[in-house]
Amino acid sequence: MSKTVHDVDLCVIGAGSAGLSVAYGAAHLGRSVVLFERENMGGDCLNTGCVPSKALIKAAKVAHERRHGAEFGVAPSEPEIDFNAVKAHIQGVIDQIAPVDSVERYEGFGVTVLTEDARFDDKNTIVSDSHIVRAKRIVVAAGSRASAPPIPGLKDVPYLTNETIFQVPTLPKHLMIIGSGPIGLEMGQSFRRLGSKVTIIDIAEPLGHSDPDHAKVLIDALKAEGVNFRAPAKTKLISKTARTIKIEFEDGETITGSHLLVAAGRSPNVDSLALEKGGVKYDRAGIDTDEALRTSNPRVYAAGDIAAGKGGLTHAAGHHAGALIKNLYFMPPGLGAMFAKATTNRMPAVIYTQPELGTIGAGHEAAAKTVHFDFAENDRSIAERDLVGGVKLYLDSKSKIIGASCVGSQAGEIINTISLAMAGGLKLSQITSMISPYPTRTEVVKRAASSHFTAAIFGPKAKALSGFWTKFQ
Ligand SMILES: Cc1cc2nc3c(=O)[nH]c(=O)nc-3n(C[C@H](O)[C@H](O)[C@H](O)COP(=O)(O)OP(=O)(O)OC[C@H]3O[C@@H](n4cnc5c(N)ncnc54)[C@H](O)[C@@H]3O)c2cc1C
Ligand SMILES: NC(=O)c1ccc[n+]([C@@H]2O[C@H](COP(=O)([O-])OP(=O)(O)OC[C@H]3O[C@@H](n4cnc5c(N)ncnc54)[C@H](O)[C@@H]3O)[C@@H](O)[C@H]2O)c1
Repeated sequence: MSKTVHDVDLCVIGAGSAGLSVAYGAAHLGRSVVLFERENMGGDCLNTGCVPSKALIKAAKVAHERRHGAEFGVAPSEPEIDFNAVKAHIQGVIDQIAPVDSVERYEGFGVTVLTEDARFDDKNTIVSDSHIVRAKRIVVAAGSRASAPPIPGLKDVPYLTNETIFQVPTLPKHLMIIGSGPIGLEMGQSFRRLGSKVTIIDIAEPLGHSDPDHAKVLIDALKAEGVNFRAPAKTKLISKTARTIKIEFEDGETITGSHLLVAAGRSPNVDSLALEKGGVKYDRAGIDTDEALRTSNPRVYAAGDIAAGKGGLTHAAGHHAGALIKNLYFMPPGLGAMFAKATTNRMPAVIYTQPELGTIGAGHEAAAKTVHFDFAENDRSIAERDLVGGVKLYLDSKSKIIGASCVGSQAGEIINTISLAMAGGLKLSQITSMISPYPTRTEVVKRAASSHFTAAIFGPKAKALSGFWTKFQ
């Protein structure tokens, strides 16, 4: 069969968060763009990641709230879970967003969308079963998939990943989860709230890289809801019995469950791209890139999860796309790494459990000073009987915010405010001049910033000064 040949400005491989945004930007600048997608438009985020997981979290929250009305005078009741209806809700949410990422919409922008598996043929040519694309520039945005840790027996048992968990036929009786990262924690709490027994297993301390106080708040909250943790624990063998999956630990203990979800990190989709033919260097962590996402082939860039050490989040993929558009179309050659960097020291991340854990920038270990404020002293939190957690702002030696952590309800929204402050390079004093509507949970940011000045404002010098001036009034 003869192949259709395309000569274009830009070829993008992968229509996930990164690839779609790059294709959108280039097409809107009038460039000729071919976009390859071999599975689902929207990639991981829309189909098997952020969107279905957040829809599941909402269903689980509704169930949880039914059980916990008593303190508000609302009679609690045990909810009846129609798991098929929960899945229909999740699919309905995906379906509602899908047109935004669809082939039709992108073709409407002038993008040529080819729904085939793409690979390099040479340094500036991408091929698929029925197309040959010669492109001036190529962006590889082929994403990642759940990695399978090298646990003896794992490959011989049926296990779920983020690609299959949202279609599991019945509500798991006992869901065992390997990995206590964002996926393990979000899924663990959700399935527990929907009625599954849940055990989360991790080789390391859960949230070991987070602020220890905030990590404890989140893990304790999940434990209080009945989520079991086996962590840190070394798994010796996983095997299948007639109806269950059995996990044996190095310490001799054993657990059995009806289902196993593997959420132990991601592997970049580098295997089928023939990257060697494209002169693109990569390893198990993904494609090597410089700060402007340029690979070892100067015509080729990588974005999103496949860019080693730079991806992992939808908004990181979006940030990459923005930097790439700037670099490819608005920069003199070679200056991108200086003026269109895709790396940043203020990337936020949120785990959407309840309480949420939001972080941005540097962690607690890098702080010269930390200021904090707890929800226990926030009137809105008191009114809603939702007191756990608080915010910490990490400061450098000049009292500049270098990072933050917030744990509690709406931590993700609160981190947005800190993200804006960091993007604008705001000083702590400028944050204190923000007028925060009362009563809101975000007030904790202003209160934490204000606490930095408490000693100065109400200290002996301030008292003496105010005493002096009042003599003249
Ligand atoms: C359960 C879960 C929940 C998540 N929740 C959040 C969240 O709440 N917030 C957040 O920021 N991030 C979240 N993430 C992470 C987020 O989904 C990813 O970081 C993001 O989707 C990565 O986008 P991407 O474009 O790099 O890759 P992908 O979305 O994986 O897109 C890559 C696309 O390339 C296609 N492709 C691959 N190889 C080829 C080829 N050879 N030819 C043609 N097409 C190809 C794939 O089919 C895929 O559609 C979550 C992830 C998971 C798994
Ligand atoms: N809310 C969000 O933003 C969100 C939600 C879900 C996923 N994501 C993203 O998706 C990606 C994947 O998330 P994830 O939770 O799978 O990965 P992760 O890498 O964050 O966590 C994986 C966990 O698995 C553990 N692990 C690794 N090997 C193990 C083994 N052999 N036995 C037991 N435990 C083992 C690790 O110690 C780690 O705690 C991340 O990039 C994450 O940022 C983001």
